[in-house]
Amino acid sequence: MQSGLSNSLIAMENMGVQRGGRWLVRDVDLTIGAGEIVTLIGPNGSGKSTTAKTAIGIVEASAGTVRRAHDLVVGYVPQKLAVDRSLPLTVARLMRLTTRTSTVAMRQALERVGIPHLEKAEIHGLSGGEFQRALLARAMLRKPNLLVLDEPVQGVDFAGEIALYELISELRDQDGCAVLLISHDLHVVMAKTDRVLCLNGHVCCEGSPRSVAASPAYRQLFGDRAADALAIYRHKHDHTHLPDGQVVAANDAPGEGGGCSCTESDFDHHDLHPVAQRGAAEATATKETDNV
Ligand SMILES: Nc1ncnc2c1ncn2[C@@H]1O[C@H](COP(=O)(O)OP(=O)(O)OP(=O)(O)O)[C@@H](O)[C@H]1O
Repeated sequence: MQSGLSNSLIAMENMGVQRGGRWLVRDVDLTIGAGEIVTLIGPNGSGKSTTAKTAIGIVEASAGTVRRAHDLVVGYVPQKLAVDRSLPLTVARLMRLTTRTSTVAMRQALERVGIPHLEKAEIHGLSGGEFQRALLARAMLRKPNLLVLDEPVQGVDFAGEIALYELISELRDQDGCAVLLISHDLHVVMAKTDRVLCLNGHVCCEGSPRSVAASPAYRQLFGDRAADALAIYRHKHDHTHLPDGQVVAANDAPGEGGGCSCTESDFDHHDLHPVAQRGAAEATATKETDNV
């Protein structure tokens, strides 16, 4: 580990990225400790991806320092994959596009993310949630000690989003890897997020999800009207899905046609927690190519 890193995997100080005479992000301090879950939030174009890519060395900092642990192994799921989903490509092939891996390891990874049955499926037929799971499995093949997930719930519905966050938490708990998560849409924050950094070209505020959501800087950035509640997800499972599709209540025999029953009480609502605005102007400038 490099000096000054202490127990951190990444330590950035006063980090800035300038392109074409414009600062994309500036004065960012960010450390990621082993096993920690850190979430970057902010509106579109606020510099979240740039910050994450600079942290792992895909983008070079123009200012400040970026230190990485010598034993850092990154599993990266970029926001945009340089893979055309309309091309004929199976999940198994996707898993091995850039990583050499045995069939056994590949199958284990698919099993871990809950899609072992999709090994031979074409990626263009996958649902948004299944595709994200395949990408997660692929990232885990590297046995990372830092998982970097740029918008991992894109194209996923609300229930799928919760399931994915649970899966990410499980993977972290099992493997002890740190997670750097990027989100522009903060209607559900992973309950296990240790720290949130709110970016808007610089770090507006930082802390626990609760303290960030309550901070004036966050409120100013996302606006009072953005939302009236941010839900920190705390799911209580009251049922189980069996492989044959049946749903059973916890401690109960198989029942008829039950469904997920997330209710308002599953969420911890806070009246000072605005939500990132959907539909903010999309960033249009060209982005650095993601190495996957
Ligand atoms: N290589 C580049 N050259 C010039 N500008 C860039 C480059 N990469 C990103 N930008 C610009 O930098 C700003 C921050 O982009 P970035 O992708 O980091 O934001 P983001 O917060 O991740 O956005 P989004 O939520 O839309 O993904 C945007 O205005 C973007 O257009």
